[in-house]
Amino acid sequence: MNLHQSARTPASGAASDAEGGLILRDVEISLDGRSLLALDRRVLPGETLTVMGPSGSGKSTLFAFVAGFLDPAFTARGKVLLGGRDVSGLTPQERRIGLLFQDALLFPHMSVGENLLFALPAALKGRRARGEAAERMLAEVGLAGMFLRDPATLSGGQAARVALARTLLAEPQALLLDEPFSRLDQELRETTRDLVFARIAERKIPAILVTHDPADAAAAGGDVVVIGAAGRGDEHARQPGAERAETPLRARALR
Ligand SMILES: Nc1ncnc2c1ncn2[C@@H]1O[C@H](COP(=O)(O)OP(=O)(O)OP(=O)(O)O)[C@@H](O)[C@H]1O
Repeated sequence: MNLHQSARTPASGAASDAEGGLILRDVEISLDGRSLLALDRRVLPGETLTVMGPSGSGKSTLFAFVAGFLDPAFTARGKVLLGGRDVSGLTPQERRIGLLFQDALLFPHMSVGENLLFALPAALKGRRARGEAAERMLAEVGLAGMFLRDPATLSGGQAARVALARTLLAEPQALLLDEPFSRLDQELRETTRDLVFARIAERKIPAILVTHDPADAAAAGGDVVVIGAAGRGDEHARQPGAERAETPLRARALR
């Protein structure tokens, strides 16, 4: 785990945009004329960037910006690039970014399998092919044979796995993980997060994790940025001219 106090520390790798991943380029989000957060990072395919910060520092706001549903109360500048493409002007649906939350948010009136079928891309045709894809994904998250289960009968860890399966079935271009393990007890937490990060690496999905738990950040294995901290990072980002001063470094990292 590499802990960077500055949210402006460039991401790893001197790759070109075309090499993909998730790029937050020169992002700055303000509220009531004050800078809330500034971030300039690349997350490579299969990597997870961890974002930490106190309550109110803007973690949910950052996710809303990346996913494309930022509240108009905020002003934002900067770009979101996915797989080499600028998606800043696209709707949340067009961006195809998956989200995982604390709560699994499964539809209670559907079976586990129906919850998964609902998420499958419409392009996959045929009842049988869709059913098989859902079954395969259930096996991949360690829940083989649970297609017909009522979500109400699942343990917290099982529900979290179904939520992961549902998110992966939609073939997301990136994943945003908002404290997805925080409701799980210690043992389940460890196995569930290992499973999540293994699938992310295997499928080469760039991901951002928001967590308060340093153990989650360590398990994610990627860089860590701290936003809204009283230390150098946020203060540095707010200084006039700080962005210009960082441009050559950033240019090296992102181009
Ligand atoms: N729709 C909104 N309109 C105005 N201000 C908002 C809105 N949503 C959030 N805020 C404010 O923006 C700031 C950042 O909020 P945000 O929810 O992103 O923080 P957070 O880091 O996710 O907090 P937590 O860890 O408590 O979830 C806070 O000061 C919050 O009060």
